[in-house]
Amino acid sequence: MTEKTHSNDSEHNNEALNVEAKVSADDVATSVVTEVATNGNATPEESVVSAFTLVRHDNGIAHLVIDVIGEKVNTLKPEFAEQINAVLAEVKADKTITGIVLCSGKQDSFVAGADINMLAACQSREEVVALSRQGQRIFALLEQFPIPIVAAIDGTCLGGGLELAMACHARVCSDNSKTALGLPEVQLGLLPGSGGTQRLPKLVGLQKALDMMLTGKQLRAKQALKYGLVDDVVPSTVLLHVAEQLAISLQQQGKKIVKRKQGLVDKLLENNAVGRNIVYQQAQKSVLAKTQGNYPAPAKIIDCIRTGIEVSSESGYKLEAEHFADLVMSDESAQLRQLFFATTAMKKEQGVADVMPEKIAKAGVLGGGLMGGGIAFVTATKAHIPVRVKDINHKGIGQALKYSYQLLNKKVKRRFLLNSEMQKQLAMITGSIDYTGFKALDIVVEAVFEDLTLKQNMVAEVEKHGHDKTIFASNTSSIPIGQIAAKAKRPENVIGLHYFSPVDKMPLVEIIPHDKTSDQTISNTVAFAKKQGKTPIVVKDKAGFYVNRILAPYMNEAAILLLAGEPIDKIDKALVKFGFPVGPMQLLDEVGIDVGAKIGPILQAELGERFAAPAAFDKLLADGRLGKKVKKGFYLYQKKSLAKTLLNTLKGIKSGHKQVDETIYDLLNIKPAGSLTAAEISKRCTYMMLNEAARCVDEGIVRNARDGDIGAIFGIGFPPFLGGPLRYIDKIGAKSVVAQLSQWAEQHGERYSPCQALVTMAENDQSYYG
Ligand SMILES: C[C@H](O)CC(=O)SCCNC(=O)CCNC(=O)[C@H](O)C(C)(C)COP(=O)(O)OP(=O)(O)OC[C@H]1O[C@@H](n2cnc3c(N)ncnc32)[C@H](O)[C@@H]1OP(=O)(O)O
Repeated sequence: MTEKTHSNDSEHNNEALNVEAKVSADDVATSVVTEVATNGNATPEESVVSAFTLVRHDNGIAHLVIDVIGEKVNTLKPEFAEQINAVLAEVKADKTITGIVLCSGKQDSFVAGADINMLAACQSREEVVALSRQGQRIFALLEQFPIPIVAAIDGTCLGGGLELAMACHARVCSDNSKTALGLPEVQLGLLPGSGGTQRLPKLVGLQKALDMMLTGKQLRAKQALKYGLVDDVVPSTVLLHVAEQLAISLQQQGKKIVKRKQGLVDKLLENNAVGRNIVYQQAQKSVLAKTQGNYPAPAKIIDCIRTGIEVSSESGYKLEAEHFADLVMSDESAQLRQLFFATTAMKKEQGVADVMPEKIAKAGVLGGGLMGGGIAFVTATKAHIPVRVKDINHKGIGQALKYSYQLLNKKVKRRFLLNSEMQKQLAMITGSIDYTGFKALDIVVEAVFEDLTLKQNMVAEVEKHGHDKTIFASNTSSIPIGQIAAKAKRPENVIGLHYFSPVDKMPLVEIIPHDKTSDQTISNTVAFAKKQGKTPIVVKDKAGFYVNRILAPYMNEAAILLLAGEPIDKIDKALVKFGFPVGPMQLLDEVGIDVGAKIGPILQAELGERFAAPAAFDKLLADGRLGKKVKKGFYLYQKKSLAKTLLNTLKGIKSGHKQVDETIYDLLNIKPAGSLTAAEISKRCTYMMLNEAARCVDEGIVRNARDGDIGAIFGIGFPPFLGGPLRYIDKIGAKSVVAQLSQWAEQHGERYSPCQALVTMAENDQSYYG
């Protein structure tokens, strides 16, 4: 070993000893730290520090500590195969070791899965098959190991990390709030490739395994226990001790573990081929409805599970490696992996480089409506910052409190949250109808009507009642922040903080400094939004900011197609098939046709005629057709009578299926008999969005293409598997986008003209990501 390796070893072993401190002082005193296993074939110069340390104890239970040096979380890498082999060989040779506890040397993290960088670096399908087979082999070795191995899980245990834990003979996890177990591979366009598709159904049953793998959902400790995924849940302080005791008892009882109890329905569905067939078919149907065939991973997950159960484990493992390889090499997964790295990088950014955010200790919200209530909720429950809601009357405050109560109470009912914890979180939200307490607030988010004078008055009030550095953040979606700050005494404290509805669900916020906003205000607001669990993008103070600006031409195009005779549901289906969560017509109904009508003219005045909404849409407003909130829009919202339900059944219309309000066609004077294909419809709408996104990058509305892609995916639901509008332009090629837009411009008019930035890119053969 080289000198360097020695010094690393001792550092490493100290960390291992720190982990031991969790057990008891006596154990630490008697534990013998072994030499770190190294790559057996390496020369002294090449030898690497093993991620695995074996720590022996007097009771015969050794701790196998995984700690990948220099990384924040443990991830699994190919070189670990030899390292684990070496440690296991050492254990086998040592007859004093009668059991193993597998644990992590990292705080709040067991193992975060296979190293995604390693997957991204794979050059060929064969390489990935070999990687997967190697992982399967190593985990099979653990499973067949002659002495019991118990995984002690404290913190995140995901993907390959959970596959590793499942290969152990038992699992105990801590009740730490950071403990989460799941197979999130599907969110990366992948499937569990180290035996997860084969082991999870055995542990939790077929239906729960399908649900976990197809959604990628993560289980908290108690849920994991209920599912049968872990054998015990205990406080972190006694985790290693309990895991040791379990290893001892397994060793004494000959590795027997209490099996998960099956309910009657599960027995009927899962214990016979006919029942299971129903489960597979249901899963396939629901996957197809959700993914529209755009994501290949879910169908392959079902295929692997089915093969493992219905054919043989051997075939299941083989197919898992092959499907895993196909997915790793797929474009969809490449885009989703990029998305993971982009959002991870964004977690570290602070709005302005080198300007450290200051602490926000208390926050305020003006307006207790839907947005205000949502903002108060995420401030109290995610950011854990006390929040004062001010409204003009008690009803408004009551509304905001009700918003939080309803969301938290749902969690209590599902037993995800203790009632006492709900009370604690609700106590963080207080209300008032005046500015009492505002002196102590570090940020006030305004969520009142879109009225410039009202907002300017609010700035003045907050300046009067707050302190010198209280930030005034406006949740406006359409009014320029510079105008809101125009009469401010301290314009440097004024900024835009644009949330999307529903606030508790939508991950994006736009942060909009105007030209006098201070860097400190930007950094503080970015940090505040991140604490609320949001992904912030900093955008320029220009009409529509980024998200609404790229959305508007897309929505207008859908409206133009409707007026040209394309049926409402055909347009929506085309865009859903393309990969959007809802179609543009349904989206207009959800957001409110009046809201869309308000933003349109502002965009048109500042940015030009291409934003002009079709004049015929005024008829919708005149008809009071404001969308879902008034139960009158493009679709029907009335409760159906029994007779109507029966009639629909006879017509083959499923319940819950949205029905177009056909009277709208007469109102707009249209015969719904369009001639375009679904692909043509989606192309027309999305290309308008691509063109505008390219303009936004060019004008610096977003700071870079990455923010433009993240904004579109998290703010609008642009199909994640396409990587965002700018990555999609790269995929199609700027040349091709320009050619198509130019052709439409000739056929249908100026609004389709490709922007200069795209034309230049096409001429120079450039792309956004190089
Ligand atoms: C064969 C297998 O079946 C295939 C797989 O296992 S695929 C991987 C499945 N696992 C996942 O999808 C989990 C991905 N990771 C996460 O969700 C989150 O990182 C986490 C919940 C583990 C931790 O979140 P958080 O504490 O906020 O830390 P976060 O900033 O995200 O990550 C810390 C660092 O670890 C890295 N990281 C986390 N998980 C990683 C992974 N699986 N691969 C590579 N790097 C990873 C991040 O990129 C980041 O690196 P950086 O500091 O150099 O930028």
